[in-house]
Amino acid sequence: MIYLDHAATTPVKPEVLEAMLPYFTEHYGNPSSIYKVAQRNKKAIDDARAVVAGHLGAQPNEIFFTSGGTEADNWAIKGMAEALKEKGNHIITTNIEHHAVLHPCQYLEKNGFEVTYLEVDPDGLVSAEQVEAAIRPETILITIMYANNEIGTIMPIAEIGAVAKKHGIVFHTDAVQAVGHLPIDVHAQNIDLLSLSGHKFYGPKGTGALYVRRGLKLPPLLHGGGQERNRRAGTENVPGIVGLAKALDLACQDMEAKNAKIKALRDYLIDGIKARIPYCRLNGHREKRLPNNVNFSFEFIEGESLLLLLDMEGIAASSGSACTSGSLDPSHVLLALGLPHEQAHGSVRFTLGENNTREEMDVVLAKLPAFVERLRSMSPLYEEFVRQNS
Ligand SMILES: Cc1ncc(COP(=O)(O)O)c(C=O)c1O
Ligand code: FES
Repeated sequence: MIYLDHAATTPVKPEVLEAMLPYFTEHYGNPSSIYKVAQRNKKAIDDARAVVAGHLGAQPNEIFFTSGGTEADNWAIKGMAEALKEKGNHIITTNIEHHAVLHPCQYLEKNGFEVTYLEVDPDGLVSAEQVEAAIRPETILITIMYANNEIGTIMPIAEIGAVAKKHGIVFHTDAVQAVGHLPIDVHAQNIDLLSLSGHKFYGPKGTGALYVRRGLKLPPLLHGGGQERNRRAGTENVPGIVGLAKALDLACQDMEAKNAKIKALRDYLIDGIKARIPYCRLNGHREKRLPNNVNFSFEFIEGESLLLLLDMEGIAASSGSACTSGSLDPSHVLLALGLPHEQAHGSVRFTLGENNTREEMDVVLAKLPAFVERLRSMSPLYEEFVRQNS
């Protein structure tokens, strides 16, 4: 199999699994218990907290472990709305956020809040000026993703953070696609809250964390026991937390060199597709882009059909459109770029990982043009287009 869907999830690295295993078996004690064997697990969690904090430029007591990116996003957004509802009811976000941000915002709209969904430009960017222009006296929260999961566009986070700081507004970023892949410094970038997810950087699924700047009063999302200093109830997922920290540590080692390698493969694939396949469009910003993201719209075809053909050859990729996600609309992200419905439907995303090779890119480049050609030959739209242009 050629796995090109690392934005969906990544395999757990062997070293990560190895670090986790003892916490399923020998070290099974509940970290809240007072005997020694359990206290060892409390220490493992605190060590993991320090590791995660270190890689974000945060303090350990600013890190709270969660069940993943979705919980971290929900907690940050609903929690700040609850905490600041006396102060105001307006939230600023973008129209290309992950549903883990959009749906909490829509939920809040049903409960008396107002949300501005900033429109991105054709590359998927919002500017700090756009954010500033949307600020109202009653704005309490800005939540803007660090990097987009479908098209890979990286937002100007430090500039947006500076605007938020200037106006004294809390700034949350969904950094699920960025942590472990891009260098992050929450202080330099004026980030107040940041969501991350373990399974996007070779850690276990169902693990994540929320960074909460010290002094910020964020009420709990989950009520119950006193874990995570009374902020996130529930017996800690000790193996998961240990695995997340180990994975982040590994991901941040030689990040620049690994990114240079992945970027070279990415650009090889992008240039190769452009050279071989007519009527295609690269979605997302050409430079301000995650090192591993390739997203193309191929006119006159359905992304899903292409995915099926690729799958038959053992190539795993994904599309932003909807058949895969069970709804009928194409990707809200691609539509937000201004793509017509047909082009949004004809999109395929390849997201590379540390173990992909140039040979694998060559396999994709060898198969893809014929697949696109085959699907186009069955398309009445393409037939019509060719007739009109010949
Ligand atoms: C940008 C973004 N936010 C949030 C999430 C949700 O993270 P998790 O799968 O850990 O709940 C994802 C993962 O699909 C994502 O890509
Ligand atoms: S037919 Fe596939 S998303 Fe519409």
